[in-house]
Amino acid sequence: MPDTSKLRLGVNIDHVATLRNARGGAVPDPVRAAKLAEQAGADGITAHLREDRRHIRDADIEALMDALSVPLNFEMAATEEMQAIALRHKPHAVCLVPEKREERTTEGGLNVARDENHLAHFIAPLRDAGCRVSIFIAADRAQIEAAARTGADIIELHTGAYCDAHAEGDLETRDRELESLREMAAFAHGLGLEVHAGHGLTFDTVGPIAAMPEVRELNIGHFLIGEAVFMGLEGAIGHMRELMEAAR
Ligand SMILES: CC(=O)[C@@H](O)[C@H](O)COP(=O)(O)O
Ligand SMILES: NCC(=O)COP(=O)(O)O
Repeated sequence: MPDTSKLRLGVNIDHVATLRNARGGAVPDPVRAAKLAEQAGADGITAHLREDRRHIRDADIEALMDALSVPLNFEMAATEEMQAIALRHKPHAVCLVPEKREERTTEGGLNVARDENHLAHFIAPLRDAGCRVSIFIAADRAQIEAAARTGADIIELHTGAYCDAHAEGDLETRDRELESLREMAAFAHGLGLEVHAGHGLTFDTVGPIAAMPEVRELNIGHFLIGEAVFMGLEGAIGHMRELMEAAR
């Protein structure tokens, strides 16, 4: 049986940086947001250093590594440039995500089945450096089997399609997506992978994902940063935690 005792919340602070970059200055500061999130009960901080640096920048990663008391989950593309940055900072966790320069946000999961050999070689030095390695992945059996073979410790299931269907009121698709997330969480757990989930989660969509016993961590960003405008970051994180715990 999976250990359901604790569901961790990783707060993604990327979109504090989006807001900062809109004016090109230093505020709002994503590191300040990360420290506040820590105080509000975040178990970890997630930051995605995109290749185009559209939100988080190299200096933010450096500052987060210095400032944080909770683990940093460093999201990055599987490129040599990013690997060198990760090996320099040695964050607690590295999450490998697909990236397209022209996309608005991360579309789908990494194609692990296609790039299995490359990823296995890519992951090995990160694990040797002491990082836990995670792969951001669609709820797809073949992709999860390939992820297990690469030596990754964790998969993070992409919840975007489920959340989009909910937002569009397409309940049939939403329920189908939820069912495959449920099945694939159990399947991945059975292969010995730790299971995380995230992308697009909101107060309305978090419950059924938090209720999955195999899921150990949720990473939530865009909605929490947006909601902070109305209820403060501490309020938004506090309420998200309440919903997660209630669903558990
Ligand atoms: C991988 C992931 O889901 C998050 O990093 C999310 O993508 C936030 O960043 P973007 O909005 O730039 O995609
Ligand atoms: N990996 C998912 C993540 O970090 C947060 O995604 P979102 O809540 O900003 O969509």
